[in-house]
Amino acid sequence: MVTLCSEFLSAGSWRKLKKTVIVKDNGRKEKEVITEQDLEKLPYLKALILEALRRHPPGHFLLPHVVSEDVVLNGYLVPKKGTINFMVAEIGWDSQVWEDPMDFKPERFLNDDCSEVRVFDLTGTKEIKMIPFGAGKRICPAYKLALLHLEYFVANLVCNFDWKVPKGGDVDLSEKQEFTVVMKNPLRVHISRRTHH
Ligand code: HEM
Repeated sequence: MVTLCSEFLSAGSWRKLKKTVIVKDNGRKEKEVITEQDLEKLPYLKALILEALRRHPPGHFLLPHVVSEDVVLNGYLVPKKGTINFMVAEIGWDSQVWEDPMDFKPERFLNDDCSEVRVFDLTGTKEIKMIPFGAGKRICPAYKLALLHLEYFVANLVCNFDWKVPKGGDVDLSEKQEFTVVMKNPLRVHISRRTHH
């Protein structure tokens, strides 16, 4: 399964995608770009972004919310005007909801032959399994824009560059809290331009 899925990200499939070519006035090919239509053909990419938002949400908390009236939740009284912080990361790591929650497995968002992303309610309208963008009326208003940009960003970085971990190096996904959550040990890799023919 993993091999099959990783095929979707292999250099070959990226090359096939690079169809849109920007041609300069003098007729010379300037650069090739990945279009929004191309992203539709990359279910593994979408699954990878969702898994990254589940396992490493940029915000471990939503903006603080305030209770408008007294409410009893699981036997606990939350008084009117009480501040509530939603633990975004913990929600996405719940072992009652996710199998092997601490493992990074984009396949969990794909159907069995990895050809499509399973229908997933990221907005928490029907059920809440992860809330990287919040839920309800204060949900991040830019969540669709953010998802699209994450896909573009990763697609272009992988499509245009070859990424290699240097000998003796390692990719450490430990986190640290800054304005958002960032890598504790920044990524150290050799990148080189992919050659497309
Ligand atoms: C990966 C990228 C992003 C993530 C994970 C994210 C996540 C969030 C979260 C968790 C909230 C709080 C929701 C709540 O308290 O219920 C929020 C609110 C908000 N976000 Fe985002 N966001 C992202 C990108 C963006 C971008 C690109 C913009 C603007 C272009 C944006 C604009 C806003 C605004 C204006 C709010 C406040 C909404 C309100 O309070 O009604 N976000 N975002």
